[in-house]
Amino acid sequence: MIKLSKAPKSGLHGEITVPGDKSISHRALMFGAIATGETRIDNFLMSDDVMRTMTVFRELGVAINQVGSQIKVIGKGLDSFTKPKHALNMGNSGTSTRLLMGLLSKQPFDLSFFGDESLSSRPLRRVAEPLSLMNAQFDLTADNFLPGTIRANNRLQGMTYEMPVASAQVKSAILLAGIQAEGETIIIEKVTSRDHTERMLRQFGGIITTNNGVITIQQQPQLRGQHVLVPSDISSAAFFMVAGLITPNSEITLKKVGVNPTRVGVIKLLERMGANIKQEPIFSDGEALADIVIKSQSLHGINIMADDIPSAVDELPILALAATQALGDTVISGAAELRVKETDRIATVISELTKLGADIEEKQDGMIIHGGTPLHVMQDSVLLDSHGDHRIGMMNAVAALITEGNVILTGEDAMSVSYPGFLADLTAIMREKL
Ligand SMILES: O=C(O)C1=C[C@@H](OP(=O)(O)O)[C@@H](O)[C@H](O)C1
Ligand SMILES: C=C(OP(=O)(O)O)C(=O)O
Repeated sequence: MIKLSKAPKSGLHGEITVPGDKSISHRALMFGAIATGETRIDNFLMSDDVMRTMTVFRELGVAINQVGSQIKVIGKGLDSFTKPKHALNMGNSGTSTRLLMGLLSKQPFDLSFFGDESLSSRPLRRVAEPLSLMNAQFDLTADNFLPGTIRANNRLQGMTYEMPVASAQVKSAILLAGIQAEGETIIIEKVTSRDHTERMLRQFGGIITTNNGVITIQQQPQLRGQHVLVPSDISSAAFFMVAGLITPNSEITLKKVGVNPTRVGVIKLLERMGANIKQEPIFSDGEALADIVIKSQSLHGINIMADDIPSAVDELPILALAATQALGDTVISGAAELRVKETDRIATVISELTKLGADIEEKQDGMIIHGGTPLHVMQDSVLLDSHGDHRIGMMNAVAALITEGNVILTGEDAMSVSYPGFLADLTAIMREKL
């Protein structure tokens, strides 16, 4: 439990370099492990979720070392993994689970895997079904949940698959199986989800074409180890963007943030709400990077629709908090995916923010946030619970900055899933300006 006080009247000030991108750190380990030779990864995210992926590869016999601030992976190719001694523990990480179900679907041994309570209630049919069409075999619970086994298999077959749900995890699982499959694998996406897998496959020497939502790959030549610079995670930076916007008298600079076009939904939505967000591009020969400067500003409500969701899916809790401070209503629709994240994020956002007097109506596929509500504590103090969900924990902490009264956070350890050190960074920008 931790007590957080309201931000000082002089606002939030400072420069923050948030940790490395979670999606890219997972993928850098995966490509490093299946390539041959050395992969060096800079600005790697050392968070609980990414450590799950790292531990899986160590259990599979891949050498992964930390040298200074750099991670070195010595890959020997997809055919050189050794049978792990233990069942694979995926912890809380949906990305590890779903991507590895594709990547490890053609190994000569069974692989058992399990997760924590939250992960064991998140749907896997969305990956098990398409991968089974490619001849992958899984034993999962009757409802397609963890725990389960990826069955030994020596043949995958390419296929054409139209994505029924916008999900980079599903797309990536199919791509990571497709690079090992006979024939062509074609994926058709209606709305583009984050494309880090496609970009990294290309960087490691793979061949992939993308054209108007149609992605085509074949069995790949041997991939080669690379140097990967992981950008700072825009999903983590989003908490400071909103903190800076809604806390009066603030100015925050966020350094070297990843601004891949499939991830910048949070910036676009905040701009639609009236925010003026300065982006200063930084040269990079990998993923796009920019410094982002945020000053406090007034916002207005907007309609957020299904097409807006994939590029901002993890940022919707913190955007909901921004919407409580905007003038007018914000309507979020087509966001039913929020119900199958680490928690049901429609339910947990509403349960926590309404404790502070926010006025939010629940919809099956989103919420209606009636804005312009000053947040306050109704009795002596209020307990905000992360429900074990890192993004809800960080949203709670940012809400405390603009709340009159005593706010106590519980379940704050969940933040280390994506952002160890979040509270220290937040506290650093709260120091009174001299
Ligand atoms: O591919 C990825 O790295 C991710 C994809 C998204 O999930 P979905 O694919 O379920 O939308 C996102 O919510 C998750 O945090 C990371
Ligand atoms: C949904 C998330 O991650 P994952 O699916 O990897 O658990 C997230 O980081 O918000």
